Amino acid sequence: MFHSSLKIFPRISFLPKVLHPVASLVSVNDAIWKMYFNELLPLFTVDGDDGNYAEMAALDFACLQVISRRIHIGKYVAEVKFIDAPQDYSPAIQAKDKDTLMNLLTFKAVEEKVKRRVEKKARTFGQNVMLEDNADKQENVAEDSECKVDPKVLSKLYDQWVMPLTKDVEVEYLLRRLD
Ligand SMILES: O=C(O)C(=O)C[C@]1(C(=O)O)C=C[C@@H](O)C=C1
Repeated sequence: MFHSSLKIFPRISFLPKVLHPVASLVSVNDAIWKMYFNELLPLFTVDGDDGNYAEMAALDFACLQVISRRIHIGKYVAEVKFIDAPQDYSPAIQAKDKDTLMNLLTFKAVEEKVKRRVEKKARTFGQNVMLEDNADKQENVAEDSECKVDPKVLSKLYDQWVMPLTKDVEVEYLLRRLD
């Protein structure tokens, strides 16, 4: 229900335009859709029919939305990188050189940290909470088999799809950045 008198969150009437207008043309949603249904779901589902179609459709929709939002944040990341070093990016943009752009915007050490953080978060927040503590077990660290989703699957999701697609978004945005 909408409460017009409730003004906890004031409306933002002015949002600064950070991105170049071509940003609205950049989308990898088709690739995200294919990745989600063809590659990701088979990693943590089993064949069968539990009949929960409405709930599943709603959850798939929510997952697709957050994955898409995370990946398209790449437009902002690319803009920051361009503003920081236009002298590095401009020649490659003018030459439409995708490989050089990809090399310029790739930071392998950051990617390794992202993967490790995702795995740790999944292990921490995705564990099934049990009352009885196992005395031998290190405190607050769940075994992978005790987690709702295997933390390694989530790190793989970032390694193989989320970060590569984020970088595709960055490249596609940068290619049009000087239009
Ligand atoms: O942090 C950055 O510089 C990004 O471009 C984001 C990101 C990611 O998707 O997490 C993508 C590419 C980089 O190689 C590292 C990380």
